[in-house]
This record gives sequence, structure tokens and C-alpha cells, in this order.
Amino acid sequence: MFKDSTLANKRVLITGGGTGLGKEIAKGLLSYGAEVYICGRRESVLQETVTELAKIGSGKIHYRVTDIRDPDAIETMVASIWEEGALTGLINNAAANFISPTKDLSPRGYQAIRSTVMDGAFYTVLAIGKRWIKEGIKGSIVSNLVTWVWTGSAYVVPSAMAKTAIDSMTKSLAVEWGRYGIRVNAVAPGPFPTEGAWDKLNPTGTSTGATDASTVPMGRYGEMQELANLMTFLQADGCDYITGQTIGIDGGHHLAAPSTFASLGSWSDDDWSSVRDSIKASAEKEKTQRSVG
Ligand SMILES: CCCCC/C=C/C(=O)SCCNC(=O)CCNC(=O)[C@H](O)C(C)(C)COP(=O)(O)OP(=O)(O)OC[C@H]1O[C@@H](n2cnc3c(N)ncnc32)[C@H](O)[C@@H]1OP(=O)(O)O
Ligand SMILES: NC(=O)C1=CN([C@@H]2O[C@H](COP(=O)(O)OP(=O)(O)OC[C@H]3O[C@@H](n4cnc5c(N)ncnc54)[C@H](OP(=O)(O)O)[C@@H]3O)[C@@H](O)[C@H]2O)C=CC1
Repeated sequence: MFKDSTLANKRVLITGGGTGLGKEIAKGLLSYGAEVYICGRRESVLQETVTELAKIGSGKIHYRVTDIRDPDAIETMVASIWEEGALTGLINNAAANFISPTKDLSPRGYQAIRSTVMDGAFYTVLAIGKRWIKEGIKGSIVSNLVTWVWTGSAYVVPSAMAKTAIDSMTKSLAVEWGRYGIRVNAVAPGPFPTEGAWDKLNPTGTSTGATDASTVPMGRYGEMQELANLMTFLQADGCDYITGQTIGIDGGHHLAAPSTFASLGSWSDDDWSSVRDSIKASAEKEKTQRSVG
């Protein structure tokens, strides 16, 4: 989809890049020539990913062990990256989540999710953004959100709340930092199965609700390359006028709500024929009762 050199000279940090979608995005960026930094809390996982992905593209991939809930740790990470060169891009991808009835959540359970998704993304943006502003770098921030920023979602309330806060940050900072040429965008994926997400959101092994591909209008899960392509596009030069946007990538899933007629896609031509006859019969009956028109 892109030239191999599309991201040459780009240096991008992907939080939570050691696993799942972050790792797939790292593969995509590397294959288009970017230098990539990943961070997370588990060194063995990061080390393994770096070893595996170093064979792709320029092979310039590095890791930092960092808990993004800690602003001092983020400052240390970003300072150490800058010693090797300035970043040009940030992908806020790290997250925490699990399904739970909201009434059963403890304050610590809520904080575990909020502090990772909302605070972690904000601290990272701040540490990098202030350097870009000082040095006149026109960087690109992209946050990996979820379609719940538009719909909300039961049973994952702290995640939906925290992602929506970052959606608001995206719109707000796009305006505040537009004068510096810094772009602030987000993507909102539908279901892209990963071990990390499915362990926490699909623990019974029976896909339901958000993890059920049969309710996606396109009838399938997202493919990793599709998300990596969107991230590549948003990190590349060429459409710098795009800012403040949250772009859905979900096969139409969030639009196929039970409150719409999305489920009628399962009706056959025969079903539609008998439905049409029934509606026409009703209309004919009404016509016989009209005194005008
Ligand atoms: C399908 C389409 C949409 C998909 C959208 C996907 C969104 C995602 O974000 S998926 C990402 C999934 N990946 C992760 O969550 C990775 C990181 N997760 C974790 O590190 C843990 O799962 C964590 C969230 C529990 C946080 O770990 P940690 O900081 O080590 O916290 P503790 O284990 O100490 O627990 C803190 C607190 O949370 C309570 N808790 C944990 N699990 C549950 C649960 N299943 N239900 C209710 N409460 C839970 C735990 O009990 C602790 O509270 P206290 O007991 O009050 O101390
Ligand atoms: N999979 C899906 O269908 C969808 C996913 N998303 C979003 O995509 C992103 C990735 O999810 P996915 O790949 O599925 O799940 P993963 O669990 O694989 O990814 C989460 C990553 O975040 C890291 N992380 C968690 N907490 C912290 C922390 N405090 N500090 C640093 N890193 C942390 C984890 O590493 P470690 O534990 O080592 O710290 C892990 O690498 C998330 O933002 C998620 O909300 C959105 C929509 C759909």
C-alpha cells in the first residue's frame, strides 16, 4: 500500500508495543522504514519482540521498560530516547481493561484502568509534546482508542470513560498545538483478537457482544495489517492537514446497533417478499378507510 521508504526518517514510540496490536503496528512501521521504540512493564516480553522484529525493514527497534502510570518514569524514558535522537511520532497504545459489573469494581480496580489509559497517555503526550514545541518538531500523535468513545459500553465502564477522555484530549490538543504543526489524531478499532484483550474481555471463550464477529456488518474481525496501514498513514507526511480526528476502523460494527435494523441483513429474498406483502396488505386496508387522498 505504501513505498518501503514512506516512514524513512521517522522515529516513533509505541507504548505497549511488546504485544498484540502495538507489536503489529511496530511491524508495519518498521516495514516502511521507521525507527521504532516500544515500552511496557515486562522486560522479557519487550526483549523477545525486539529480537523478532529486528529482522523487519531497517530493523531499528529498541525497548524501554516503563510503567506509563508513573510520570517520572515516562520522563526518564523520553529523556533517554532523546539522547539517541528526537522522536517524530507517538502512538498511545498501552491499555488495561477487564469486563466486570461496575457495582463490583473497587477503587483500585477503577484506578488500574484509568491510570493506564487516561493518565498514561496524557503523561506521555506531555513529555514528548513539550520537547517538540521547544525544538520546533512537527510531530504526530495517534492514540489507539475504541468505538466505545461514540457508544459507551456496559461492563467496561472505566475503559470507556478513560478512552473517551483521550478522545477529548485529541480534539482539544489538535487546536492548542496546531500552531506548532503538531498533529493529534486517534483511531477507534472494533474487534481485532489479541491474547491480551481476549483474556480480559472474552474469558469464557464464547464470543459475545463486542468480541462477536457475526455482528460486524463485514462479517469478520479486523486484520492486523489494516490497522498497521492506518497507523502508517497517520504517521507519514502528505496529509498534515488531518488533525483532531478519531477514525473508526471496525467494519461498521458500532453503527450496527441493536436499536437499528442491522439484524435484517439475515433475511432472505423470500422473507422480504412476504414482509412486502404484509406491509402492502396493511396499506391497502388503510386506503379503504380513507375519505381523502
Ligand atoms: C472487542 C472490541 C473492543 C476491545 C477493546 C479493548 C480494550 C483493551 O484495552 S484490551 C487490553 C487488555 N490488556 C490489558 O489489560 C493488559 C494490562 N492489564 C493488566 O495489567 C491487568 O489485567 C490489570 C488491568 C488488572 C492491572 O494489573 P495491576 O496493575 O497489576 O493490578 P492488580 O492486579 O493489582 O489489580 C488492581 C485492582 O483491580 C482489581 N481487578 C483485577 N481484575 C479484576 C476483575 N477481573 N474484576 C474486578 N476487579 C479486578 C483487583 O482486584 C485490584 O483491586 P483490589 O482488589 O481492590 O486491590
Ligand atoms: N484488541 C482489540 O480488539 C482492541 C484493542 N484496542 C486497543 O488496542 C490497544 C492494545 O490492545 P491489545 O493489543 O489488544 O492488548 P494487549 O494486552 O496485548 O496490549 C496492552 C499493552 O499495554 C502494555 N501496558 C499495560 N499497562 C501498562 C503500563 N502501566 N505501562 C506500560 N505498558 C503497559 C502491556 O504490556 P505490559 O503488561 O508488559 O506492561 C501490553 O503490551 C489498547 O489500547 C486497546 O484498548 C482497541 C480496540 C479493539
